[in-house]
Amino acid sequence: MTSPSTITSRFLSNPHQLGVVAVGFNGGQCKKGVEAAPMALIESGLLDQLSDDLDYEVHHDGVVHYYEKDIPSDDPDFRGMLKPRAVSAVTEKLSSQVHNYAKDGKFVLTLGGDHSIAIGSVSGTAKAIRERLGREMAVIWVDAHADINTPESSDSGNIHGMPMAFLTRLAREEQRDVFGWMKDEHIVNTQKLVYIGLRDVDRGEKKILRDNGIKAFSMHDIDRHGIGRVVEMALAHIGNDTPIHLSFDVDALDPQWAPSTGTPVRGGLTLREGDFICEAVHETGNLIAMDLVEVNPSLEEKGASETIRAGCSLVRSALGDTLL
Ligand SMILES: NC(=[NH2+])NCCC[C@H](N)C(=O)O
Ligand SMILES: [Mn+2]
Ligand SMILES: [Mn+2]
Repeated sequence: MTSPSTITSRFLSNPHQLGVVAVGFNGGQCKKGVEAAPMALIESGLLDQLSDDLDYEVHHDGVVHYYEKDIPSDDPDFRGMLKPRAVSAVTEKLSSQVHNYAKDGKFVLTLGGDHSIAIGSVSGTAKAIRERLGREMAVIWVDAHADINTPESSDSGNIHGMPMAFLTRLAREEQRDVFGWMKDEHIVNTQKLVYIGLRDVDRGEKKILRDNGIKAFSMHDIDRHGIGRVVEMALAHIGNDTPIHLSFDVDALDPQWAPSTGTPVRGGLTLREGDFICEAVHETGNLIAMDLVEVNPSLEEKGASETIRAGCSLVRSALGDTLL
C-alpha cells in the first residue's frame, strides 16, 4: 500500500511538484531495447502511482523523447568513444529540459534510457541548484559499475561507462559537439560524489577513484556493515545540508531482481536493499532529483515485468512511499 510522505525537501520550492522527463535513448551502449524502458515504466502505471498514491502533481509533456532530430547522422568514433555526437546532442538537450523543471524548484525524475543520459540530468540539476541556491549538490550513484571511465581508460568505448568522468571534468573535451557544451555550472565536485553497490569496476576506474579520493561503498562494504550502516556513512560523507541527486542504475540490483538490463553483474543488492537506499535518501529531506536507468525490457524477456516492477518500486521509495 502506498501513502503520501510527510517529508518535504528543504531544497525544493514546490515539494509535491514533480517534473518527469522520459528519455528513450540507447546510444551510450550497444544493445537495443533500453530505449523502450520509459514507455514500459509509464504503461505499468508509475506516474499514476506517483500522483494518485503519493500526491504528486506530475508535470510531464506526455511523450517519450527519442531526440531523432537532434541526433546527427554522421557520427564517427572520436577518442575511442562510440556515437559521441549523438550522446552529446541528446544530453545537451536533456540538460536543459531537466534544468527547466529544476529551476522552478520542482523535483525532477528522469526515466532512461542508458546511463549516459545522466550527463544531461545531473548537469541540469547541478546548474539549477547553483543558480537557485548558490550551492554545489551531491550525487549518490547506485550502480554495479562506477561509470567513471575517461575515453582513454575505457575498454568498450561505450559512453554509458563514462558519464561521471565528464560530469566531474576528469574527462574533458573542447569540441562543442562532443560535450564541449558543458560549462563550470554543470560540473559535480568529486568530493560530493558517493557510490553504493559497486562490484564491477574496471582497472582504470579503480585508479581514478583512488587518485581522486572518491567515496565508494562496494558490495563488500555492504556485506561487512549492512546496508543501514553503509547508507548512514554515505550520507555522513555528503553532510546534512546538501541537495542530493540520486542516479540509480537498475543493475545495482542483483539479476535475480532485475534480470532485464544490459550489463548484469551477479552479487548485487536485493530489491529490499535498493528500496532501503531510496527510502533513506528520501528521509534526509535533501533529495531533489532521481534518475532510473538501464532497464531493458527486451533482454531476458521473462524477467522484464519483474525488472519494471523493481524500477517502479525504487522510484516510489525515493519519492516517499513508506511501508507503514
Ligand atoms: N551504465 C552501465 N551499465 N555501465 C556499464 C559500464 C561497463 C564498463 N565499465 C564500460 O565502461 O564499458
Ligand atoms: Mn551499471
Ligand atoms: Mn550505470
